[in-house]
Amino acid sequence: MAAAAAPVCVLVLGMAGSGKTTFVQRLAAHLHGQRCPPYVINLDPAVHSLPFPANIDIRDTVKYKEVMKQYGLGPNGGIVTSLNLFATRFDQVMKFIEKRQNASKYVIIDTPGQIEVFTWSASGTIITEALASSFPSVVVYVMDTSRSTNPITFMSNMLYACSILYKTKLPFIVVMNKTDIIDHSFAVEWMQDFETFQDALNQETSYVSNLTRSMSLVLDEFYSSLKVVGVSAVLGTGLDDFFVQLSKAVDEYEREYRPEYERLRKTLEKAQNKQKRDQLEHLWKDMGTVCMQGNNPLAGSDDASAMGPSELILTRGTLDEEEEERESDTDDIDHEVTEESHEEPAFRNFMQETRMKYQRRSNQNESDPQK
Ligand SMILES: Nc1nc2c(ncn2[C@@H]2O[C@H](COP(=O)(O)OP(=O)(O)OP(=O)(O)O)[C@@H](O)[C@H]2O)c(=O)[nH]1
Repeated sequence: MAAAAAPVCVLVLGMAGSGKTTFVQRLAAHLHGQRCPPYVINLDPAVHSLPFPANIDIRDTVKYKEVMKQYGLGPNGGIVTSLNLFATRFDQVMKFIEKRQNASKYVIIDTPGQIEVFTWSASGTIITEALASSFPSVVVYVMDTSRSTNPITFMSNMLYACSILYKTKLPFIVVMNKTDIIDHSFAVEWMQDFETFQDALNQETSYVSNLTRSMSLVLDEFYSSLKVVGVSAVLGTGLDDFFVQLSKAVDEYEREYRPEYERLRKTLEKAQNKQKRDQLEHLWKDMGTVCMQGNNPLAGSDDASAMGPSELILTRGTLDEEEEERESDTDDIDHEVTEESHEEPAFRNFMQETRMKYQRRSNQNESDPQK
């Protein structure tokens, strides 16, 4: 059977009120309509009600209001701490996603309204890196187009997008949402044509416009490789274009990001193995004198001649995941059969030993009838 392709993780970020949740809802509905149900995860502990069914909801694990009370925190501190607590269990979320990879082609993740809670927190980094090191992952930055018609506001929004790109180091799509209110073509023009943006800026007289002018030069390179899509999450327009951009972003992940993550994973594995080997070497040195004196408990066995104790322990300690799963996965084992199969030889041995004991005793009695 061919291995299932890993699901694509879509991390939806954006300023509060930009329409992230509505976009996730629309995306999920679209995929359900295509008979390709996504796996949806809500990471916003403070959301009042979700307009879509979530497969994993942070609110089921962490009670945000309780966290606030218990730790004496305000709303933002409560969200950060809830997300931190959830991040400590994220390995379990990863296992759920892995189990669902045959059933879902996409994993969609909605993040807290306060964008900095995710993008500038340790838990956000842990979650993003955990996902990106195992699955093709793409960051989707949702922005409110209708509130970006001012060139300075637009520039601030783009600077934020740029900072997230550099922070997450993942393929990036800007979703210009709410195009039912205003078409996003003005923003695309500003990004493609420096002069047009300068003209718009000339209308501004504040000192900030000078800074913005310089900044726009810096952002030119960021714009040149940026994937931008105009969407109305409320109407559901622009989604086909979004999926075209998503597929390009996944290609980009495979081409540029996966090799980097593989390299990082290998470096980490190598460092961990070295640390393990060093510890075992240390242990081996401690045990060395005992074994030199001929007290090696493994002496004489075939296995012992093939490898020393450190290798034996190493082999045990570096079981690959599949083997480990096989060893630890006891759900499928028929316990009755297993216990019987253990009991049967044990009982046979016991009978044999008893018989031999009687035999020895009767032999002794025969040879020495006085006893
Ligand atoms: N006109 C219009 N309104 C939208 C669109 N998308 C979202 N909205 C509205 O924008 C408001 C905010 O939408 P949400 O989806 O809650 O935004 P959010 O980014 O998840 O907000 P937080 O929960 O604060 O993070 C709601 O009133 C939505 O109905 C859109 O495409 N067009």
